[in-house]
Amino acid sequence: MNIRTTGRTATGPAAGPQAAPPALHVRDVTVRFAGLTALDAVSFTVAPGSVHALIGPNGAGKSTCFNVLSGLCRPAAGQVLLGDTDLTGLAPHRIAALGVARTFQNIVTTEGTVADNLMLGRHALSRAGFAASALRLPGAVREQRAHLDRVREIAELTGLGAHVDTPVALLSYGDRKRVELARALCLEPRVLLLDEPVAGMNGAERAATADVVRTVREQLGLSVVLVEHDMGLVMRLADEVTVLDFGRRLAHGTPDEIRRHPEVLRAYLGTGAPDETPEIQEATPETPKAAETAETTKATKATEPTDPTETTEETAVTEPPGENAP
Ligand SMILES: Nc1ncnc2c1ncn2[C@@H]1O[C@H](COP(=O)(O)OP(=O)(O)OP(=O)(O)O)[C@@H](O)[C@H]1O
Repeated sequence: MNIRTTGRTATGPAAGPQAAPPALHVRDVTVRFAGLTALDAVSFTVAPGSVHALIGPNGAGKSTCFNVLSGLCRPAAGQVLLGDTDLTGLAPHRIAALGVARTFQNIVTTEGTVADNLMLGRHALSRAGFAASALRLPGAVREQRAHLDRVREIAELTGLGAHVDTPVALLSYGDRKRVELARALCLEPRVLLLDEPVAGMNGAERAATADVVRTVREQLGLSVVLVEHDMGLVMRLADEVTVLDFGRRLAHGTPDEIRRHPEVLRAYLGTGAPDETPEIQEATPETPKAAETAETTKATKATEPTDPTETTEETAVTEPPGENAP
């Protein structure tokens, strides 16, 4: 599927290729809630066009970090930079306008059709004012049509092409979660923050969403920051992984480095001294990756009671379905 990439603009749908996204720098970010330090001088850099996963046991600080990146939480110290642009402490709408869009863990979409929902994501890019739109002036009508065209492209890209005119309430759980992702893409972000994009999905929905993430990264050239408890999916999708534990950066590296990292294994498995660290077997096509299994086991242990055999991208269910899940 080849979709034209579109330059983001504050004034309407734009033509032309999108430049490579700037790097996203998180520098020494600290967040405190009363006596609790939820993030303690955390630093990492999301390389342009990469998928960067943020993982860690429950309470490690992942959501807090996302809230800082998207402007929902102001850090006590530290900086967030998109290229040279300082995003620290800006309001969420300003951060979105500068090219950082996010999805949320829980589905918030229930009203209207898929197209209606995706058009919500286009409003920030609209040039026509309310009066021009209400009076259906020619410029406003043209702009509306261009936005709808782009909405259809993004729906195709995210596997929702056949459902553009379908009420969201009639979609499957997986499709509804993908509407959230598509709506975030409608902002034409340069960095997409995905908060547990496959939580509550079945195996087929997880695999489909993983494909969508790969596709949008490749075709739109954006960077993706991913918080996800499904370690199989993280290890398959991510170029780099940052591990948080008790608000601190515990480790950083490629998926291969992380799945062998003794500190990470200790944090996830709760083993003690270094010599207790479990041996990690090389994965073969026939056997699940040992570290993935181990890590998913810990994610499962740290989240909800689930079947410990459900540990792969195709089968893992480490989070219960959200309220809107079927
Ligand atoms: N608004 C808040 N007020 C007080 N404490 C908070 C608040 N938000 C988060 N915390 C605390 O900060 C710490 C980090 O929480 P956070 O939600 O960021 O972790 P997480 O890694 O996202 O966990 P999970 O995987 O369960 O979503 C936790 O101890 C949590 O209880």
